[in-house]
Amino acid sequence: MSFLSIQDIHHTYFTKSTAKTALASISMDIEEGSFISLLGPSGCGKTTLLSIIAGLFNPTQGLITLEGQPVQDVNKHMIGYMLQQDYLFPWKTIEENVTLGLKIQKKNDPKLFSDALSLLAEVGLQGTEKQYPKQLSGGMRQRAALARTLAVNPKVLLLDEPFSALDYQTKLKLEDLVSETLKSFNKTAVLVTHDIGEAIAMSDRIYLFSANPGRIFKVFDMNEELRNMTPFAARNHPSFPTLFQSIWKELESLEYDRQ
Ligand SMILES: Nc1ncnc2c1ncn2[C@@H]1O[C@H](COP(=O)(O)OP(=O)(O)OP(=O)(O)O)[C@@H](O)[C@H]1O
Repeated sequence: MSFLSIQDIHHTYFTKSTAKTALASISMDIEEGSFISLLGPSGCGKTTLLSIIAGLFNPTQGLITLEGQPVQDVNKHMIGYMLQQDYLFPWKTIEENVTLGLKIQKKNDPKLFSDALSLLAEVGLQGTEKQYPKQLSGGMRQRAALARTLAVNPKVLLLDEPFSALDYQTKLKLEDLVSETLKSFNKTAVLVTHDIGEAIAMSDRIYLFSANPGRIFKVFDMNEELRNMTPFAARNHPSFPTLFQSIWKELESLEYDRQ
């Protein structure tokens, strides 16, 4: 069984009078340390799948396991979630925000606290420990959110459009930082994005979803050269535009089908 195994997931949202099938027949085998992206038209179930992987609710059918254990039974801190908004607490300092997960888990080992603070340095935020989130730029806050997510040492990171609210330059820099940080800690990541370029630049594999219900429509594996590059360098690799075009075409055909 793979590290993170998604086995035949179906999910229907029920209300009193409606039933909306958001996901059908989703299976994936995700290796430890790999970076995968979910791409697809709006409403194809990307966020639903991330929520199910996070164990936030159970799918109508199917099973997701992390190292052989159903995700609902896995310690919640094994799976970290990073969202478009940073959700830092405005009344807490950056240091307090970053170490919050450790406090919640009642982990009082000073080594864990100093590791969490060195993560802040690793994401380039040394010196901001005593500052409050509103004193930082959007990109800096997302870096603090990354440090906070990593501080509890999760095995899997779920990233739901974490760069989409940032300006282009900040986004490119943060893509490199996230990619390098996750690689250095051998973390496994699942990214939801609408940005084809970002998916190509950051991922080992891209799952393109179709909608109504959400299904895996195509799988793209990045070549080894691209996989071993930083996202910024990957965007300048000769194979990048070709890949971009082919994914764009597939995505266009899906969007067209919906009209
Ligand atoms: N709580 C809910 N109750 C009912 N239907 C829902 C609920 N959440 C999502 N849906 C529906 O399930 C489908 C998948 O939604 P989801 O948010 O997972 O898609 P998505 O691919 O993440 O979309 P987007 O790219 O727009 O963020 C959509 O048709 C949506 O309307």
